[in-house]
Amino acid sequence: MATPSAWKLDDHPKLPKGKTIALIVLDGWGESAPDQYNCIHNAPTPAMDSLKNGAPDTWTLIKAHGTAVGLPSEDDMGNSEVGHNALGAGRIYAQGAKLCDIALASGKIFDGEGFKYVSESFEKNSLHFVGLLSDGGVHSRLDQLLLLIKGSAERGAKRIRVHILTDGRDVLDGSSVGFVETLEADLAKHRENGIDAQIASGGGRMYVTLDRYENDWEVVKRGWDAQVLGEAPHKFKNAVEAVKTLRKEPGANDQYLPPFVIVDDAGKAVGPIVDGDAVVTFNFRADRMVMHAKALEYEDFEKFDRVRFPKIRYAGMLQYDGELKLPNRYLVSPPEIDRTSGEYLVHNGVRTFACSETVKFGHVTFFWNGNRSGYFNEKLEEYVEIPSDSGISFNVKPKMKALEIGEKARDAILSGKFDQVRVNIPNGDMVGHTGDIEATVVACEAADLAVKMIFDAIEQVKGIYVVTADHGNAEDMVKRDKAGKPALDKEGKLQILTSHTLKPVPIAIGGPGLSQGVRFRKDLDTPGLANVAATVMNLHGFVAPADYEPTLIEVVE
Ligand SMILES: O=C(O)[C@H](O)COP(=O)(O)O
Ligand SMILES: [Mn+2]
Ligand SMILES: [Mn+2]
Repeated sequence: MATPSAWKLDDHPKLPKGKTIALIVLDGWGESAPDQYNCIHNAPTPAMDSLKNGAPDTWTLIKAHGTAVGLPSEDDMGNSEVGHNALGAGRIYAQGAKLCDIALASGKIFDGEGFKYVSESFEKNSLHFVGLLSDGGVHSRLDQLLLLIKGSAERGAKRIRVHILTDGRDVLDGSSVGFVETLEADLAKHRENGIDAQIASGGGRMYVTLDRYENDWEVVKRGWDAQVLGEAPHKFKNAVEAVKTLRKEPGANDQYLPPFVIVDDAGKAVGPIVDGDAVVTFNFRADRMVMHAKALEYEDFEKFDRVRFPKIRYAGMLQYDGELKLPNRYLVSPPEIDRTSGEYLVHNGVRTFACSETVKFGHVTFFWNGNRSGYFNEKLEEYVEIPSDSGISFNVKPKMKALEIGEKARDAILSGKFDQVRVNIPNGDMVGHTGDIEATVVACEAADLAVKMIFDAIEQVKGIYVVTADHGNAEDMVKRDKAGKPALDKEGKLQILTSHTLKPVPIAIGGPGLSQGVRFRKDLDTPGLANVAATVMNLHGFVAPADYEPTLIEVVE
């Protein structure tokens, strides 16, 4: 914990204090070649387009994936959690994916308190794994699950049940079948070794279990019914058959598969979670696990009728909320992100407003503040959440709440009550994930209109804007071969990309309040999202702490 005096930031030698700064994060807005699969290019986005004229001095590109945001490798696309962590913290932290890799490689994960706790159930009860089944690396990874299963089997687990959530969002739609086959083959090997290991239930991630920020508890309930009660509208003898069959329904896709349970010859669910069992949720990322974790852990719980609340030994792959200590037990300690820019600025009197709609609200608050919920100082901060639509896929309403976010930001700017007005505009990302190209174009247009609204307000108060993004998504909606051409599948069909990308993201600065001579430096090797915090601190008139990644700007006479 820093002492009060340690929070004091030095004055910037050249830049003044007191400017209103709009800090806009366009979720899922990368920079890519202009072609028909680049929805940002194909949408009318005059506000964002005009910024490019300022290149290289006031518009440039920064890295938003791989090691620049603390992920294991350069093949890892960026995501909201690591992106907003880097943006807000100004430093690069080894993130959940990497911390789990390290703990699994050394085997330390199996020596920790969390694993010891769940292993007390191995002798007499089942060990359940619940999580997202893919190699997307955003929330979880299949290879990590297989290592957990192996390690548990070697350490005495006799009865293992896996509750899978199919992806199609961080990976190609349709890839679920292959992942289930891989898991099935692995479990079959364990069965040969005398371990009773099976998939017990499943469903698509967006329809079963993995909701976030309390947008729709029904999603979590569907998962509960299948995983804990062993009840679901669809019953199958094995999971490969389940996924293949459910995918044949018109309009079906991996993200939204209905819940199913695996049953034995007598029609009985093979793996409901019961008293005495152990449960490990193998997602390392927090946002989509918190609601499920509450259902598993909280004695008092009113979000839906759990029917049965089994007494289990539960551990998360990570602790998903450090404030709530949720879950209480976990296998790997999450990154300890401290001294974020938000906390510093509040200590230095910067009054802050943050806003997004529900599906991204935690991104611009919780993730931004180093995975910390709530205010640092409620007198100086106001966070506003606009309720998202729920129960729909966002291609149905691609404008989402962009204009409402724009309006709230505008009002906050014009109120004169805030020095920093920070928003996340979700459209490019949330609609990009649906793979619906036409809707994503509409989404990008709406995001740009919100940006324009904020620019106009900044113009009026003679403020400064900083616009950037957390990672790519809408700028490329098709899978590509090594040469960058759209890749076709075995049947010659285009493969629509629902996931994020490895592309860089734009960052632009401007507005009447931007001091003369401020421009982007050209001497930084590969600047990334973590360089933004120091930049924003400078624009507020402060020098960033010495251990922050360097600022992106310089002031030339
Ligand atoms: O959770 C999701 O929606 C995706 O897996 C990642 O998207 P995000 O990182 O932009 O939230
Ligand atoms: Mn994002
Ligand atoms: Mn996303």
